[in-house]
Amino acid sequence: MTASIIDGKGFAAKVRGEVGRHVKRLKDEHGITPGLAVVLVGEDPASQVYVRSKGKQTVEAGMNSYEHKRDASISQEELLALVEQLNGDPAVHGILVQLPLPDHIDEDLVINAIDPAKDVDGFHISNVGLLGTGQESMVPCTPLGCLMMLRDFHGSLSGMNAVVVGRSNIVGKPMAQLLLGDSCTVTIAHSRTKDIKEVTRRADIVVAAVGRPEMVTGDWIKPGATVIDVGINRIDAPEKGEGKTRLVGDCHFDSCAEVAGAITPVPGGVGPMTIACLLANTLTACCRANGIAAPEGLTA
Ligand SMILES: NC(=O)C1=CN([C@@H]2O[C@H](COP(=O)(O)OP(=O)(O)OC[C@H]3O[C@@H](n4cnc5c(N)ncnc54)[C@H](OP(=O)(O)O)[C@@H]3O)[C@@H](O)[C@H]2O)C=CC1
Ligand SMILES: Nc1nc(=O)c2c([nH]1)NC[C@@H]1CN(c3ccc(C(=O)N[C@@H](CCC(=O)O)C(=O)O)cc3)C=[N+]21
Repeated sequence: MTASIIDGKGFAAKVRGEVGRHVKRLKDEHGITPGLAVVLVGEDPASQVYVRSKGKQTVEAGMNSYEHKRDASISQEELLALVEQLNGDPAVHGILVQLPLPDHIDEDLVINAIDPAKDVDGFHISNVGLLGTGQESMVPCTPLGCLMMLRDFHGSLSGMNAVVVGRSNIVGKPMAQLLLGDSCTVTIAHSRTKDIKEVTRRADIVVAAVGRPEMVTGDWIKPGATVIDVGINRIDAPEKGEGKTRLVGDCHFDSCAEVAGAITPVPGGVGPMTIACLLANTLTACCRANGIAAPEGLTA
């Protein structure tokens, strides 16, 4: 079998187009422009690339983008003060603090200082609790993007066996909640899982969010299953020349694609959907803040 390729890049462009149309309507009918503030602490080059592409796509969708770059030596108090300032700024509807933060800063403290209504990452404990109890919340962008692609490909996910590999707060756990919400039978696997291959081989849907380049190989996959590869790993690519690198996922693409029914590529899969969902969440937050019905289909 050769898998269908799920085109996250193309899907993300459609989502961004839809967000853009709603943003225009907000401006024309209500005189409101959604605003997204991104806080980047330190000089991590990969993070800077994400922040740049987020900023560019935010503006292309017709929203305001506010970038706050701070030195890695910023104190926790200064960072909390910046979050407070953004919480109080009526032009800012969404706040994203890029993770990870430097070691001297308590990440949980900073995330939980964000106004939950502006928490477009969906990482605040209030949003985590709301999602876990099936109430309206801000839904984390990466798992939301994965869910949108799965729903688009399968229609209903009801009754499917889903295995999420990885249990982080930002990807694995919220992904499992969303799949449960769509009535999948969900298993979460992690570094202590025994016979992990036997576990994933029972899955109709495998979501890999591990951070280990090409760990999941074709022999982990049931024939015909759908594979969602969240991993973003930069590895050396001497075949492209000295010092060159390339991006790979947590799944070994070629061997998985031989067995799977469908698979997301890296790049061009989950990554672009994450940014599209960030814009969708900013639009949703802006609508809710202004008592306007948020567009359907752009959230879980
Ligand atoms: N496309 C996108 O938009 C995004 C991509 N990412 C990418 O997704 C990947 C995961 O990110 P994130 O969730 O933040 O990572 P974390 O490092 O926070 O979590 C990784 C998880 O994988 C598990 N794990 C590690 N090694 C193994 C193993 N050998 N077997 C089974 N499970 C293992 C860990 O288990 P344990 O808990 O037991 O340690 C942990 O639960 C990364 O490649 C990251 O770059 C992340 C965010 C967004
Ligand atoms: N508070 C917070 N929220 C996040 O959502 C968050 C974060 N911190 N820290 C870092 C991770 C990582 N992440 C990515 C988003 C998009 C791509 C993406 O668009 N990738 C492109 C390729 C980009 C390239 O070529 O470098 C793709 O996969 O096609 C990747 C990774 C969001 N994260």
